[in-house]
Amino acid sequence: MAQAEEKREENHVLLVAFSSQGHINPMLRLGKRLAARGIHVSLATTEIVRHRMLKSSGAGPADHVTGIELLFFSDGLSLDYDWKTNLDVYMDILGKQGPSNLSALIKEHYTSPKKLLCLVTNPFVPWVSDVAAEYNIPCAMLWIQPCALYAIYYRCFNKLSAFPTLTDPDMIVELPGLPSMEKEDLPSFVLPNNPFGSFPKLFSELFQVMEKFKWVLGNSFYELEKHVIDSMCELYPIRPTGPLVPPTLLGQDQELEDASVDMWKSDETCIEWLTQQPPSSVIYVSFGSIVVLPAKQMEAIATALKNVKRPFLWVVKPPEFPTPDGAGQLPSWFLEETKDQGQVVRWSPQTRVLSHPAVACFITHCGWNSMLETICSGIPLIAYPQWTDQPTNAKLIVDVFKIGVRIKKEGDGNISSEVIEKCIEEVMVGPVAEQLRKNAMALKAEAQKVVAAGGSSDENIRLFVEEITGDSCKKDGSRNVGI
Ligand SMILES: O=c1ccn([C@@H]2O[C@H](COP(=O)(O)OP(=O)(O)O)[C@@H](O)[C@H]2O)c(=O)[nH]1
Ligand SMILES: O=C(O[C@@H]1O[C@H](CO)[C@@H](O)[C@H](O)[C@H]1O)c1ccc(O)c(O)c1
Repeated sequence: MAQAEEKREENHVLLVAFSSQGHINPMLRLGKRLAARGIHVSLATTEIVRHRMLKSSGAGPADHVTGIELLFFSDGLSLDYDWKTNLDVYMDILGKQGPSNLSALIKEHYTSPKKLLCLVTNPFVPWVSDVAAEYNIPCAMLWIQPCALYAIYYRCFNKLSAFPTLTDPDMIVELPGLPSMEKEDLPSFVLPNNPFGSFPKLFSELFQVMEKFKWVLGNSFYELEKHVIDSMCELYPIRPTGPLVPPTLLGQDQELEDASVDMWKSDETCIEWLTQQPPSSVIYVSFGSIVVLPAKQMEAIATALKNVKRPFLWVVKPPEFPTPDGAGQLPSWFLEETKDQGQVVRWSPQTRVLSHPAVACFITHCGWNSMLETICSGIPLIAYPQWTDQPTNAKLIVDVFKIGVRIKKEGDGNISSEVIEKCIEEVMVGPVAEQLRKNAMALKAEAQKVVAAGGSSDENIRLFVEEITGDSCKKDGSRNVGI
């Protein structure tokens, strides 16, 4: 047997991730923390990731990320398939083709699949637990959104609490461990008017068979979400092991190497530009890798940035599937009229940007990775959530973590530049800004503590490793540090 194969047999965990950067990177970082405790780790995802990584780096085949082996399987569709327009079809085909393709990959790469300690999956590919069962391997899930979302979906899809319906769309939702939530605060997938049917179906199936997952790990930390984490103890516990962000943001760069993939090439010139700006002066704006804002909303943000006359760095990622209505594009006047005020890039080295001393605040769509990176950088946020977990993440920012403000939409669903300008001023100057910054710095310090030796997340990883390697006498998945 070749040496690489021998290694795969011994103390090996296979992570399986959905193809989005925001899903793969927390998995890889969990992988690094497992590897630091002597586990051999590989990550399997779909072919589109290999393709995007190659495009972004222009380099040869991507088969390893700092010691973690990458393996790829087909989602059953061609690489140029427009998944964004056909999201439901995409999720359906992935759910049908993924299991047999992943199973074949496991057979091909592991001479004795049964010897794998565990498969770790994430919520968009829940069928991985069936592949694990086929080989009689235990399965864990890494929940990659806040624990609050885990609790909301669990209660919603097991019908344990009342949620809005077509006849009562405006009801207030009351759940243990969380503040009262209006429909604007709920994840879009639990609302009766949600247009993406595949996600409620996927989550409904997933949350009714949670026993397929022997462990649920979370990309969060106990001290950040203790009430809602405690509230799940009696139902199906979640063990927070995060924040799974680059070690540089946690003061751990000396002891831990980062593992992450870049699907888009970042424009490093913005770091040079940031260095020329005064401390805590720059407004950073980004809506992540998927959201494409309608032209009207791009116009409102552009107008607000120009009017506040403060330096800005705006990530405007060209839409993967452009539309003729100007969605996701800058208004034609913007670059010329703001050329001495700010920078626009197609993709930024975001974690370096957020931790740069020149950055004062972040206007964000509230993707959970962006939020954790901001928490670990200790700066306040301006929330402009769009879909999925983002509305709830915005609620957490404002009412639970108290590190930001939210841009409120008008009655017609649009935003006005005046409201954005007000939010910017609120987080930049005055007593509210001061309090938000203090709270943000306190959470940053807390985040560093939980991942350090003996911190709550570090301990949860230690317990998990003990349990998958059989070094523990108690294997019921219920132990959770902080509870
Ligand atoms: O210009 C950018 C914008 C985003 N990101 C990274 O992309 C991820 C976005 O994940 P998130 O969950 O915030 O949102 P998504 O893109 O999945 O909606 C985060 O890790 C960001 O640091 C980046 O590197 N450069
Ligand atoms: O990546 C997708 O969604 C993003 O995932 C983050 C972690 O779960 C989340 O916090 C963020 O708000 C989301 O935008 C994603 C969603 C749907 C889909 O079809 C994808 O291909 C990716």
